Amino acid sequence: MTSVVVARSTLHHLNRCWFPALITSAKQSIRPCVLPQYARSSCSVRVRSFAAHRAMGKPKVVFVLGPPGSGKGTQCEKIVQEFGYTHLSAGDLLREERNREGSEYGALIEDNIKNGRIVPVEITCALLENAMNKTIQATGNDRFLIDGFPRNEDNLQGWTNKMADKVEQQFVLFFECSEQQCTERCLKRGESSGRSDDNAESLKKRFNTYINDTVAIIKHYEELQLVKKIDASAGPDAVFEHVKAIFGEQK
Ligand SMILES: Nc1ncnc2c1ncn2[C@@H]1O[C@H](COP(=O)(O)OP(=O)(O)O)[C@@H](O)[C@H]1O
Ligand SMILES: Nc1ccn([C@@H]2O[C@H](COP(=O)(O)OP(=O)(O)O)[C@@H](O)[C@H]2O)c(=O)n1
Repeated sequence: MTSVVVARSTLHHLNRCWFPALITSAKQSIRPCVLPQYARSSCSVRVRSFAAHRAMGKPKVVFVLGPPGSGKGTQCEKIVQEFGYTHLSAGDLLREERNREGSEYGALIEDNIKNGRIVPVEITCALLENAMNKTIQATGNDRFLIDGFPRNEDNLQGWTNKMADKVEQQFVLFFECSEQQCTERCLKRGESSGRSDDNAESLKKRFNTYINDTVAIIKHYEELQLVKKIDASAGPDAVFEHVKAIFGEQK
């Protein structure tokens, strides 16, 4: 029964704060419209909410930011291996939702991705929160690398309003790398990634968004002295030596 209560409160939260359209029946099952594959559930599935988890301490969060192609995903995989965090890529969650058959947000997400714009936070934050809840419930792991988020003022506000009190913000990992180097990496990645935005035209737009929107978010966290900046211009292993030193300092 606890699981039903918890799930209902999660649904209530989603209903009230994010997606009124999510609640579709008296049985309160979640229509799988914004949830990533592993977060889709009905109220019969046990999903431990942050409230329930709080007794064990708040989940720890590291935001991972940097320009497109700076190596965020590559370094996150290494951190997972070495330090046991769970990696949640906002971009991956959005692409997964875009690809899900029947998603009512697929076209909107794709339009934003192709044009290097940032998807409304209601969608991204709901995907992140559900992925976090599901991970905690399934694995007990409550340390998260949130990669590619928050990327603009809308992301920051949405997270602050709905999530900031529920987590312990450890720090923000910022990978610094030149536009030229990042563009070369993304174009190379585009030869095999199948991504609709790893092309010269989309990359220009993605960089404009990074400069116009994301840099201000990094500055905001710098003012809070939360940013750990890393030169990401060297090879992946050399960059990871610096990353290791930062994570090694953590309790
Ligand atoms: N330090 C690095 N040096 C050279 N290439 C890298 C480095 N880190 C990642 N790459 C490559 O660059 C591309 C972008 O890396 P990725 O980790 O996906 O970046 P991001 O997540 O920031 O977009 C990938 O093809 C990856 O293999
Ligand atoms: N918080 C986020 C993260 C990504 N995205 C979208 O997803 C795209 C790809 O993001 P990503 O993090 O996977 O890739 P990179 O641009 O970092 O290489 C972005 O250009 C945005 O269109 C978003 O809208 N909001």
